[in-house]
Amino acid sequence: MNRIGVLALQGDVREHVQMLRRLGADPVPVRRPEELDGLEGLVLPGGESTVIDKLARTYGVAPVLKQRIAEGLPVYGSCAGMILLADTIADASTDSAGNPQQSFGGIDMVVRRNAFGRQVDSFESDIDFEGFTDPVRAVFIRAPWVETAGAGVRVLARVPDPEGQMRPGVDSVGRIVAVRSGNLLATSFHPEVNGESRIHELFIKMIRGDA
Ligand SMILES: NC(=O)CC[C@H](N)C(=O)O
Repeated sequence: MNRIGVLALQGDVREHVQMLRRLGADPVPVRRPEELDGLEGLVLPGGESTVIDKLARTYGVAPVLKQRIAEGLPVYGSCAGMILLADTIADASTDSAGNPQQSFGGIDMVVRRNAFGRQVDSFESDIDFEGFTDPVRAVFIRAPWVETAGAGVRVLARVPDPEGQMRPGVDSVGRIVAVRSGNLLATSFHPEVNGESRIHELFIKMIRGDA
């Protein structure tokens, strides 16, 4: 059984725990830096990236996690988790003291928070996902998108641009909503909320070195 942490500072921790358990892994909630010891992988849940960032720094998890990511720990982030894995956050929010939110980083990409705008705040869509035969039913909740991805980042899924404003040659096939970079996997959407198990399965395969 793979021992996989779920960062349990804020967000939809329970849904990820249930999904991992259903797939035969051994999920453990992580709140403190020492709880990162002995993990084979870690999930960063959906939620509010500003809050998770703040709590991770307050609890001292952030620096240790950054180090583990650099050492190659497999990490999967959904939605807020994707934001936390981005090297750069576009439109990063600032706290009352004017300090911008931070990410753990690891994936060479720029992620824009709440990118789909007010009209399409939350939506579901059937999307093609690299390597899967059938489309994924993807649930987006105030979701980010990947604005730019570095050369080493594999794009796994896109959705049509909601505004239809596509830059020729750049977004002609839509906005990036799933990526993989080495041992790091990120989706703008939440497979944990609608029983879409293939993303977590892929993550477990990555941990086992089978994908
Ligand atoms: N569903 C989510 O995880 C939303 C992410 C949230 N908009 C953020 O910026 O963190």
